[in-house]
Amino acid sequence: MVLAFLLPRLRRLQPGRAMSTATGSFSLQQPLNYRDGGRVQPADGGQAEDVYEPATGRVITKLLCSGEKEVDLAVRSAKAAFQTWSQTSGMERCRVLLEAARIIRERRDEIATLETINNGKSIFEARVDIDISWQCLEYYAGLAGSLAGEHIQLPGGSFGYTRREPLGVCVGIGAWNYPFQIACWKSAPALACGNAMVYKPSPFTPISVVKLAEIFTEAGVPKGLFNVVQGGAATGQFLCHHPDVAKISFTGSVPTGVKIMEMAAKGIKPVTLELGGKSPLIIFSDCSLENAVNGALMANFLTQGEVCCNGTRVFVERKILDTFTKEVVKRTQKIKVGDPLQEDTRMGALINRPHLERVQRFIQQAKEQGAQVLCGGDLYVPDDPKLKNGFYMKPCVLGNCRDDMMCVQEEIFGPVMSILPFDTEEEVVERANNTKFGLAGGVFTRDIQKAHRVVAALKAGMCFINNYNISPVELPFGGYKSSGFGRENGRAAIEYYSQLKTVCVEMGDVESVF
Ligand SMILES: NC(=O)c1ccc[n+]([C@@H]2O[C@H](COP(=O)([O-])OP(=O)(O)OC[C@H]3O[C@@H](n4cnc5c(N)ncnc54)[C@H](O)[C@@H]3O)[C@@H](O)[C@H]2O)c1
Ligand SMILES: C[N+](C)(C)CCCC=O
Repeated sequence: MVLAFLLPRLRRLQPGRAMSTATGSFSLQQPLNYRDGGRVQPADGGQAEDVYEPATGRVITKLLCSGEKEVDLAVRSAKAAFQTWSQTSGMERCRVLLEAARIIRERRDEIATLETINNGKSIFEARVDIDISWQCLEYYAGLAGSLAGEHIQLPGGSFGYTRREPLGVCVGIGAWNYPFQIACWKSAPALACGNAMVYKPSPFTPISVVKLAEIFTEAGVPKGLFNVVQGGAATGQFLCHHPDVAKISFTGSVPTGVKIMEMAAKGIKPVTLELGGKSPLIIFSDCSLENAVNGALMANFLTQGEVCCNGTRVFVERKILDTFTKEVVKRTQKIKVGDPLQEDTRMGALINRPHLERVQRFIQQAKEQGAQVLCGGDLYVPDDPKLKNGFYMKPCVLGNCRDDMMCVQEEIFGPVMSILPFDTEEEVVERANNTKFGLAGGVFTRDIQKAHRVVAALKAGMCFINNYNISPVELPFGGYKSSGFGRENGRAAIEYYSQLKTVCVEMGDVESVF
């Protein structure tokens, strides 16, 4: 069962506080910036952007973009909070993060509902995202108390030791596909290591991260330690250029990642870049067909296909191409698309109209280049009149694909799977690696030696054997090549939110060379 990995986690859930907001009824007037422990209107900037409910196409609130002054106030506030937080013990940080995790768990349904309303993903998936979020906080709470350096003996009783120290004010900049989860993946390790954070979500999904800020405050995080500024590229640039910012952790597209790195270079600031992908999923003929089909659906259709690590290039050994394709198409056609707040919906609405149109253009171009639409790909208009302006499409499977097609080369970031036949292991590994990206990859086979051999040869940071797109927070996540560098989750993330100080201690006399 593909979702079985979640069950132990779901069983640990406390009963949630349900939020009764129905699709088409939510609106928000509260300020969306968060500074010094409370919601605030930005001190400057103030350019207003519409924020949508993708399920209905309604505007649910206005976003006021923060200017340079507001960004400066947020960084100053974080800098002040850093002075006290960085001096607390790991155990104290552990307790606060555990309390924040507990509150998130308690409000799981409320936060998931907000996420669904603002992002368009199904409530079923949004709840999973929130579970992964509180698990992330629990995980780094557990590590906070055990962050330690090394003791190194030197000749004559002298010795050295290392201290793992926080960096200072870290900036988090997030994408719109996992708004709450991305904020947790960044803030949990940052705060566990003793840093402060100023976070800027995508202007498309500004709402849920402010809940996270409120929860941190309620859990006992010092005022100012986690601030939220809202806005787009301009606000992000003010953050990246701010002289008191010590680190930038970015999740988003490759072109923006390049700009972030350029800005960080000017200030010699370390960066984590979690960027896009076009990952291969390799299905060998000796696989469990049922698992492979489930895996291919998991690899392509979560969050309407708007997932960075999706395995969108599905390489299928020719011997099972027809059987696999038939089954994948049958299952894809059964995916229930519609109102994301309905319990049985499994695919909601894409993030906005321009993005939906972009995905549609990829499908049109694929057809022009010779691909065959085996199912879906067309716009979907639900019967419910309140959903008629929503951004829906039917999940699409493309056959007759070639490696040189745009749909196979570029990140579509929508529910579009491309199926490509292959004949040999050597051939498929070479084709799988023939991409500028390197975020993820997967293999389905019952031959465990082949599985390890193939993932060892894949040039990708996150590889799956006989599953896809599961997210245990204990495992590091991040890319190779143009998909970025640095890691989120797992112990590895500690490296990216701390710096190492070495102390050399002389126990004898100084032997001067002069
Ligand atoms: N690797 C990962 O973990 C991961 C996770 C989620 C999404 N993604 C990638 O994100 C992309 C989709 O997200 P998106 O459309 O929000 O990406 P994007 O690059 O357009 O925007 C990401 C964030 O950067 C901000 N931004 C834009 N221009 C900026 C600038 N010049 N300076 C500073 N900040 C700026 C945006 O406002 C937003 O908050 C996809 O490519 C997807 O693969 C990667
Ligand atoms: C939780 N997932 C499905 C692994 C997605 C991680 C974030 C990428 O967009």
